[in-house]
Amino acid sequence: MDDDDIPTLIETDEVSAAQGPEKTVPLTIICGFLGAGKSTLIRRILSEKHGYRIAVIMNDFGDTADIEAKTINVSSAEDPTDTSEEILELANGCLCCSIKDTGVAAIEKLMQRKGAFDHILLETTGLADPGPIASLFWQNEEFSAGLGHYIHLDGVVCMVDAVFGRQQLEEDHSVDGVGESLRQIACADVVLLNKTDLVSAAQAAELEHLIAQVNPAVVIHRTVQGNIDLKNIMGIDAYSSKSKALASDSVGHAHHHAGEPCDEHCDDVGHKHPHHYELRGISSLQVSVPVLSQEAYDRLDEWIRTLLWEGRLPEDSAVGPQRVTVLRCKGIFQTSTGTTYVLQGVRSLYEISPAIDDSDFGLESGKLVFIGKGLDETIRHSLMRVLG
Ligand SMILES: Nc1nc2c(ncn2[C@@H]2O[C@H](COP(=O)(O)OP(=O)(O)OP(=O)(O)O)[C@@H](O)[C@H]2O)c(=O)[nH]1
Repeated sequence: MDDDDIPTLIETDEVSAAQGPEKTVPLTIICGFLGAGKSTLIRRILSEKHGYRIAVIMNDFGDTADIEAKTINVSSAEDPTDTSEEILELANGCLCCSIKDTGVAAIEKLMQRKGAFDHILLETTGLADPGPIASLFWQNEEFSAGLGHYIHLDGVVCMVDAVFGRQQLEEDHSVDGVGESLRQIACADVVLLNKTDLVSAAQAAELEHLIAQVNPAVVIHRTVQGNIDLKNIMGIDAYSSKSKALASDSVGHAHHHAGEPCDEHCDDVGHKHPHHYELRGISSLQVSVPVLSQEAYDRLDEWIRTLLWEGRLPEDSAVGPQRVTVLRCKGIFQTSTGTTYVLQGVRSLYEISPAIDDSDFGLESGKLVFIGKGLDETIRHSLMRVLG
């Protein structure tokens, strides 16, 4: 085409179709025990030079008042007297936003500055259960029709106090006998075992073991003063259909102890052993999955649906009491057609979708993990029957 030729105009829809879907901003939920070091981690992120433009949404600015802010905006352009949302723009390019309302409202506000950041960290209070918060940003109609066009849930990171973590897990039982600290671990994709400068290596290993018993799918990193390479907590894609995130160690007893051997409780070098461990009713169920026929796939889908939606097994009476509560599930398996599927679930929400990248997946690697309440041996046997 000559420079003088009139270019053919194309519809904007065609332009965006040609450019592919708009890239969504990843959102990571940071939860953690009271005093575990969440603010310390966030203060680092907001003040260090790391090259990422991160928007951090936190409960209040109290602890970050000492961070040098380039500008302090009262962010409501329409009503300058409205101070209900504040956004701090920090020297290292990050944004810091306080939550006075719900996380969703704060994020909608932030999205007006789209382009100014490339990752969102949402800090919850020490007493928050991250499950309901995660489900706000994943697989629900309201989210898909609105914010889901702009952001996607990347993962849940839980900070655990290496000194008091065990005590907190064992003592805290604020909601129906199951403490928030247990729910936080059950729902986490990554645990930062912080304050490891204050405990011995053996004590840290013991707590890691306890955490991995509650949640065998979690990846654990030891930290001091929240010092962690950000690639371990951002861009982890824990809710995606990428098989890479599930096929490897990340499902099944994955704990990273910086080159140190596993502790004396763990007698399986390959880290493939099924655990059945229960802490105040919360336990995990982990099974290997063979290549599934179409019938077995359909049975499995029905089994998961009945378990997650109705809290019972398909063979139970439909009117009985709910016997199971699933807080988180993940899995990967293959069907006889050669398709690799990924299961992702938070509470009653779940999806089974074809893996985006199944090149790393081996036939030996099929597995399912459920974390929740009431996952006893009868549930395991029922699942084994379904899998054939
Ligand atoms: N020794 C030691 N102290 C730490 C470490 N990380 C944080 N602290 C201290 O622990 C205390 C609590 O840390 P915060 O970062 O305020 O914890 P938090 O999780 O934000 O606390 P809440 O918001 O109350 O839940 C502070 O005095 C920190 O300086 C660590 O790795 N080692």
